[in-house]
Amino acid sequence: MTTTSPTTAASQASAVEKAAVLTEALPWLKEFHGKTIVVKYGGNAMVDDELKQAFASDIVFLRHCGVRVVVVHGGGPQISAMLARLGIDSEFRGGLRVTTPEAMDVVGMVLVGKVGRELVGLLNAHGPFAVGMSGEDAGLFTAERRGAMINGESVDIGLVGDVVDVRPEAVVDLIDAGRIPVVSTIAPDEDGQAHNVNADTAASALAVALGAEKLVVLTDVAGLYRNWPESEEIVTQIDAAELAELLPSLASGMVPKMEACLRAVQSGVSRATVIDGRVPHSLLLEIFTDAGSGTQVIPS
Ligand SMILES: Nc1ncnc2c1ncn2[C@@H]1O[C@H](COP(=O)(O)OP(=O)(O)O)[C@@H](O)[C@H]1O
Ligand SMILES: CC(=O)N[C@@H](CCC(=O)OP(=O)(O)O)C(=O)O
Repeated sequence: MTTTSPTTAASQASAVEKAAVLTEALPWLKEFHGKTIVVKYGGNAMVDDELKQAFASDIVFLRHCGVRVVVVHGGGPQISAMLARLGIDSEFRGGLRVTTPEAMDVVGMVLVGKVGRELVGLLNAHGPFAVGMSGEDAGLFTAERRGAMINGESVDIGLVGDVVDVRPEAVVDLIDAGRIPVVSTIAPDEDGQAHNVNADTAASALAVALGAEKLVVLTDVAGLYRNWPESEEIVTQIDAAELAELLPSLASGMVPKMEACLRAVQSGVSRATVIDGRVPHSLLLEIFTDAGSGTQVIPS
């Protein structure tokens, strides 16, 4: 059976536009094919089912383009909601959750048992790619208890850890097998005590250990605002030295996030970018178009 459709100037123009988008992707496909990209998906960017599905399809798209992609997820708002349901108090200091042993149980249940599983399910709707793991699996992360910096002083915030050692072999094995590792950021210390690790911090440590080309952080703002919350001005690019200077003046969630980007580029990752996860397919736009978005951190 033969089918026909009228060729109009409008349909031709639209075809040219589509082809331009595809050809624009070519240099980026060449650049990132075979390279590792760590994508941190913040709990605040998991706004609704449609956005989460768009995120999952972007990750699978990257994988089919030959990118060695790893997902590290957060879940701060989801943890807060569960703690509230259970009547457990929770507060943040210096952008980090004060984590009692009771809260730690909930953090583990929500990150590993709920948010991680949901992402694995969304990715696996596209094929048998995603494998969930936490910092406790195959010795991936070792944590050391850390405090929060408040007015220049370190304050104890309970079972909160910094990643001091990464054994990325299990993640590498999965990527080599064509899988997509989905990492929840619970990490044991040397005695096996589980710690709550901020997901930006963990993503950065993993990106460094994997020798990743790029760290992309999806959050719920358009990037780093220069004078938060007074101005609408986004910092589009900043180098490590400038960022180190700016860091002490930053507030709340941006502190661990920008600290993580800084550590990544200071330790060999070429670029760390904070983008708006509320924009559908912002990840694809960031990686495969010239436009770029959000805030890009580069080495000094
Ligand atoms: N300078 C800044 N620029 C942008 N956002 C900022 C800034 N300072 C603080 N923030 C806050 O940081 C939040 C992002 O961090 P966080 O809530 O931890 O997100 P995520 O769940 O994505 O990790 C923003 O929603 C905003 O409220
Ligand atoms: C120590 C600490 O603050 N841990 C975070 C871990 C989750 C996280 O980082 O989630 P987002 O990326 O969504 O912020 C927390 O308990 O909320």
